Amino acid sequence: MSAMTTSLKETLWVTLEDLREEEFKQLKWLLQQMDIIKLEKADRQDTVAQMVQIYGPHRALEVTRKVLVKINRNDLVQRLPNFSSTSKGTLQEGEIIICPITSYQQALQSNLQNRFLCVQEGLADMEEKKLLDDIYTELHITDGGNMQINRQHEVRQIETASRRPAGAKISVKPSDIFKHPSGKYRPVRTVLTNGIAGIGKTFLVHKFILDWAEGRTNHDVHLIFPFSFRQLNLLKGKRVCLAKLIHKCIRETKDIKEEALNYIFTVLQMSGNTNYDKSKFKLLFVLDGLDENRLQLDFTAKEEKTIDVTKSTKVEELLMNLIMGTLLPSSRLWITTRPAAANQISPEFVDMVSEVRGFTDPQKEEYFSKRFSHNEHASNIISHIRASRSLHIMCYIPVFCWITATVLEDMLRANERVELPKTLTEMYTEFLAFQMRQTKEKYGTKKTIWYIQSLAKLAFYQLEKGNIIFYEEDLKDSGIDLNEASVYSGVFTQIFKKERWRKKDKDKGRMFSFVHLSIQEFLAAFYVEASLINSSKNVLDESQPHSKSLGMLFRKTSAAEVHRIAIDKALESPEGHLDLFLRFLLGLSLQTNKDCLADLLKQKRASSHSNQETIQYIKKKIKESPSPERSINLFHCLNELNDHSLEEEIQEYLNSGSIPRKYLSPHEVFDLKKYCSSENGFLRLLPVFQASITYLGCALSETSCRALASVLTSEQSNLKELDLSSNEIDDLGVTVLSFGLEHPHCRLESVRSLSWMSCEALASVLSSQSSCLKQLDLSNNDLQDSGVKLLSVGLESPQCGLETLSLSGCLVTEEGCASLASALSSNPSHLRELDLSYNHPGHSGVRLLSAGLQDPQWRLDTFRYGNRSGEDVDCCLGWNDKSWCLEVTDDGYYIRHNKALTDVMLHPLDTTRVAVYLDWSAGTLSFYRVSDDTLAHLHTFYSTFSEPLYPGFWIGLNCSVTLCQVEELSPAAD
Ligand SMILES: Nc1ncnc2c1ncn2[C@@H]1O[C@H](COP(=O)(O)OP(=O)(O)OP(=O)(O)O)[C@@H](O)[C@H]1O
Repeated sequence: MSAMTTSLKETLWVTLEDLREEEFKQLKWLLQQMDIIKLEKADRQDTVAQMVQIYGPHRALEVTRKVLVKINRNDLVQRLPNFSSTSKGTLQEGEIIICPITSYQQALQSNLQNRFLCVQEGLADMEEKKLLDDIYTELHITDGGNMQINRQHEVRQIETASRRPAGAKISVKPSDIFKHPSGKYRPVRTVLTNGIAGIGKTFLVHKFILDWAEGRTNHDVHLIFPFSFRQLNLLKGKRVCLAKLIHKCIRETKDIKEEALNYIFTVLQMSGNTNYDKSKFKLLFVLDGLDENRLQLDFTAKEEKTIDVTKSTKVEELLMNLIMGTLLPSSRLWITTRPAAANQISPEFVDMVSEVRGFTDPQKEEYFSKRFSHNEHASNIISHIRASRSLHIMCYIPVFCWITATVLEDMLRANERVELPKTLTEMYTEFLAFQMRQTKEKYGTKKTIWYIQSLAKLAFYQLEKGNIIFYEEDLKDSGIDLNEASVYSGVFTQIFKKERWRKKDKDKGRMFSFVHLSIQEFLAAFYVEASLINSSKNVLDESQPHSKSLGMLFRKTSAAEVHRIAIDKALESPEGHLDLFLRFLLGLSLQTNKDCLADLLKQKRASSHSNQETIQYIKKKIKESPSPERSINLFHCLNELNDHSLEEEIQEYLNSGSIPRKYLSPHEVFDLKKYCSSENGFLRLLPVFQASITYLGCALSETSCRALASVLTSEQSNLKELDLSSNEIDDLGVTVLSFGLEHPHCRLESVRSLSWMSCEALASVLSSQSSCLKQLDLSNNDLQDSGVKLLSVGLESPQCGLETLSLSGCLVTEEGCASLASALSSNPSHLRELDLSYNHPGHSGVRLLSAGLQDPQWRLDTFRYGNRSGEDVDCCLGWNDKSWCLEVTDDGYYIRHNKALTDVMLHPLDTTRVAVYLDWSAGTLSFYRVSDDTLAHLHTFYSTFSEPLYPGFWIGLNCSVTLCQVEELSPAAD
């Protein structure tokens, strides 16, 4: 502490010593009104210390002067030194000038606006920068998402995610990321946003900040501090105070002096307030990319150490205290992460979890429409993507949309009639070829080839080690000249990016990564293929140490052998980390793809023989029945190899069913239940279905769905009706089945209950050109409004010819009705009958749709709503003010009364046992979770009951309920 500060403190102390007790109390009271200082128990020394800590010496003096005037002790004011007269207006040591928080807010907003206004996609040139608002497409974000470790391959996760029902979770608007999904007020401090690589988390954060900086949303927030773990990693082990850390990582805060930040933090820290909404200064800390964290954050250390926010502290400790809420408990925290890393933070420090789920189908199309000013290009690309299932699925990932857009735009520009890539490998190959063309223009062919080969080497060896972020030494190992790294990142921005960091930290270790894991996997596969073709080397074998005989050493490696090793390795990986790599490797063995990369691969005559060996090997592996995920990937591999023989074989196998076709008349309605009880039986009998299938009460595996889809797609198929109500079909099954439904050979006219998971897939079926679907019955599924919204996308498609839609008992409210009404007004000529009975359309919903009956443009002539007696009554449990309901689902407990839904925020255990206690006269109804004979309180309703209360059960599809004998249970310790 400076001598000046010390002497000023003494002066203040001596001055306060002259106050009478009553006066001193008044002074403390006045100080507390000015700022949130806890002074109740403070003596005169403490008071001075606190004032100097918060205000700095000079302002503390000014504040004392003001307060003394207020308590009529002008005599003491005279004794105080007058700095402004001595300093002649210049700032003295230790002096700070604290401006109103709004002026800091404005400065930060302006700087952050400059930073996030533009995004640099594609080539590094400045002119390529686009406005974030111009390219940003809304993402599908939901509440919830699980906090458990997910080691599945990221791309496989998105394939699953894309098929997950959107209706199961509540959509979250980006600006509402801190609002509780129930719509009710709950203080929220920390939000964790999950999402796989490239799904748009960072983009979302940038958009959120830009919207705030431009004053569009979240006006209450005073200051936002956007950190990324990439930057924080470089300060590993360093000691700094929080304000310094902010200045180091976020240069846009330069206009807020360290002292001012310290003042803000101290005021907050000393206030003891933990509620953001009541905070004097509303701060938001963003920590983007937890998955990239290399700092040691150990939350298990139990002892709590309070840290002084103005003192130098280890970066790790600052972060941990911020996350745990011991530092600045009233500020907000937004952490983003890929799912695999989410578990680094214990759920106890997280108030809400949300999940970025990429683009929905309409959002995908919006992305491409925004991206291409040329309308025709946009619609060409959209219809191309719709036609290819795997491209369509992958486009849920924004980064993949971007790759697709880059490739297809280039191809369409070059030749409008060109054949567009259909498989993943074709798309990525074109992407690499596009990169090469761009680079060759600047650096010539030789250098470009060298760059790509080095990057591919790096990609392969790092993938083998499971690394997605690399350091300088990793680059050196792959022969990449560090001085040229900027060239790589400049030229290969799209493939390879140098992480953003301040110039003055240039000497510190830089980090690199590929813009998306799939690009690393593609380049890794390319490296294996290039090593084989150009140097007859099997790099996959290098990692397996075994002694080779001399003969083996000189034997030429065959492609089939390389493929076999890759297939085995991929099958051995329990989490499927090499699945996509394998798909690319096999795809790259096709001559068409090799031709596309002619500059990089020596040209040899195609050997169809070697691929035949690989195909046989894959089929053999499929027959050995690996896990469903592995089998599906092997199917994808066959697709990459352009081999469809297995599908044909399956068809033949099915055609040899035990009941010959001739025994069934083509119009027979086939109730499978009568003929077979097992799934195997179902599979054997499938080919004989000629007119209609009714199959009740059984879980259909993905294999059955695949087989069923093959029947639907067969040219001879005459199947007109499919009734799968009461069948449990997993999301993969639904996808496979919808593929069949979209096929041009499919003649199905009526489908019943494809399960609630399929809205998105069904919408795609309804909008497919070949669909003959006239009747769709989805009654008694938990579609909810979000499902209906998805379905409405199909209904409004000009291709849709649906005549009857039954959505009875699907939990549809006004919102769902509005989507239906809007879809039907844009395409009113097909639907004749709509059943919305046993829903909650409300008066506005009923009015909207009934209006269609009168409208001459609409074909609708029958509209059912209300319950059987025709009344529109909210009769479901919890949907009215006469019932109080606990909903037990796989992902949690929810309370519903009078429609309002509240998340209990208690994670479900394996047990689904609950206890219900009613005290009718006291007006309480309590629910408890029961596990190991202990009770955990879930919720208590308080009401005045005027009528008897009866238990009621709402039982989901394929669920059951058992009433247990009441035992003596003890409440859980917590
Ligand atoms: N909402 C969006 N609108 C338009 N493009 C987007 C959007 N979100 C993402 N993208 C595209 O996808 C790319 C990757 O997105 P982003 O970096 O936000 O992903 P991420 O989830 O943070 O991935 P990672 O976990 O790998 O860091 C962006 O550079 C951009 O091209």
